[in-house]
Parts: sequence; C-alpha cells; structure tokens
Amino acid sequence: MTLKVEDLSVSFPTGPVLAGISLALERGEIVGLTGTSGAGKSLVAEALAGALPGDATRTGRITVDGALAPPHMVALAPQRLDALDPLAPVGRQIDRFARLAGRSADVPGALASVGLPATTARLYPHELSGGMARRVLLATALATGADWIVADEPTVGLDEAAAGRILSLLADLAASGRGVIVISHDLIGLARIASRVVILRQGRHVETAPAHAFDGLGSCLREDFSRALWQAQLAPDAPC
Ligand SMILES: Nc1ncnc2c1ncn2[C@@H]1O[C@H](COP(=O)(O)OP(=O)(O)OP(=O)(O)O)[C@@H](O)[C@H]1O
Repeated sequence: MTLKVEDLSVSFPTGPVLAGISLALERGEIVGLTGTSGAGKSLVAEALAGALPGDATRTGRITVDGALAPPHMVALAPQRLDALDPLAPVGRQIDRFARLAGRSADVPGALASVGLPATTARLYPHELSGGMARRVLLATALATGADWIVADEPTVGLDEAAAGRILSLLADLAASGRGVIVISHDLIGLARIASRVVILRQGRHVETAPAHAFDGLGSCLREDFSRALWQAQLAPDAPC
C-alpha cells in the first residue's frame, strides 16, 4: 500500500505557507521529513492527519493506493508535549483517542507497543519523563489503529540514549508493517532509520534524498541547501 501526498499547498488568511509538496510512503517504510525552522514540516503532518487549524485552506491530494485517504487514516504523534491533557491519566487519554477514531481502546496493548508497562495508564502527564511522554504520544496515535503514523519531532528534548530508543521504536513500528513519517532536525538519526528524507525550505520541496546520500560531506545530495543542512550537523572531527 502506498500513501501519497500530491501537490499539497496550505495557506492562511495571512498568505500561503506551503506550496506544491509531494511525497510517497510505503507500508513498512520510514520516510524522514526535515528542513529549517518554519519550513512547514508540522503543517505537512497536520494536513496528513486532517488536523490543520480551522483557518487553513488546503489544496492537493492525499491518497492511499489512489483512493482519497479518509479521516483517521493517518495518526499524528504531535511535537508538543502539552498536547497531553494535564488533568487526565494516560490510560484515559489513549482511550479517548481510540474512541475518536471509532475503536475500543486496548490501552495495555498500546502501551506495550511503545515499550511502556500497563501501570503507566494510571500516571498523569506531569509524572512522565520526557522519553515516556514521547512514547505516550506515540501510543495515543497507535491506539487509533492507523496504519500510517506521523511522529513530529519525537526525539526533541531527549538525551542521546533516550532519543536512540525512540528511533529504534519507530523502526520497530515500520518493521511491523506501518508506514511512518518522522519529522526531525536530527538528520543523523533520520538517515539511520529512514529509507528517504524529504527536505523542505520555506514551504517548498527542495529534494527527496536517499538515506545513503547523508554520508561524508553529502556530495551525493543534489542541492546546495541540503548539503549545507547536512554539513551543519557533522561532528567537528568529521573527515574533510
Ligand atoms: N495557524 C497559523 N497561521 C498562520 N501561519 C501559520 C500557522 N501555523 C503555522 N504557520 C506558519 O507556517 C509556517 C510553517 O510552520 P510549521 O510549524 O509547519 O514549521 P516547521 O517546519 O514545523 O517549524 P519548526 O521546525 O520550528 O517546528 C511558519 O512560517 C508558520 O509561521
């Protein structure tokens, strides 16, 4: 099965912010989405999940195997941890998301699929570590039963070890047959788990590069902008 975004554009009353974005994703695959701050990554995620702000106008097609994707086909694990309701225990929030998607929730199952014990269901968001909160956001997305998951900056604010565990978890989700889009500024992490990385700049598509192009100084990347983005992340002792 293939999820396709074709010629996606988004504008607000203040003007256009995304134009002509296209990407494709297979089940079992991870595609990365990156770009500088404000490039439009979160808006792509929100468009995919049918969660754009009310004053946004969207054009373009989002399809699965050629048919328009119905609501709840793509589940979003949002960037902001405050997307979690501070007044509700984790289990109730997972249950709420599942019901919104018309499913009865398997809360322990959703928690287990992100490597959290069933007892996490009783905790409130303020009792979670950053890594646990990221996992809970993924669990709410998985509880909807969606085959397509968008994780928006799932490792931001985490130390290297916790970020590595989240990336492994996303790889496991893809290995279990889901299609996963991972939005991140961490190109090194993305290149490790994604097959391709889509690069955006100021609301426009720059290039879609295979993961192996993020190597050395990025000489296999097509665009100067992509190379600059990649080189900015290289360790100071990288070969020159
Ligand atoms: N509700 C809105 N009304 C008007 N403009 C908006 C709205 N939401 C986002 N934008 C604009 O759309 C552009 C893209 O925003 P978006 O949040 O998708 O960027 P991003 O690439 O995810 O950035 P970051 O990496 O900082 O999270 C920005 O210029 C932003 O100011």
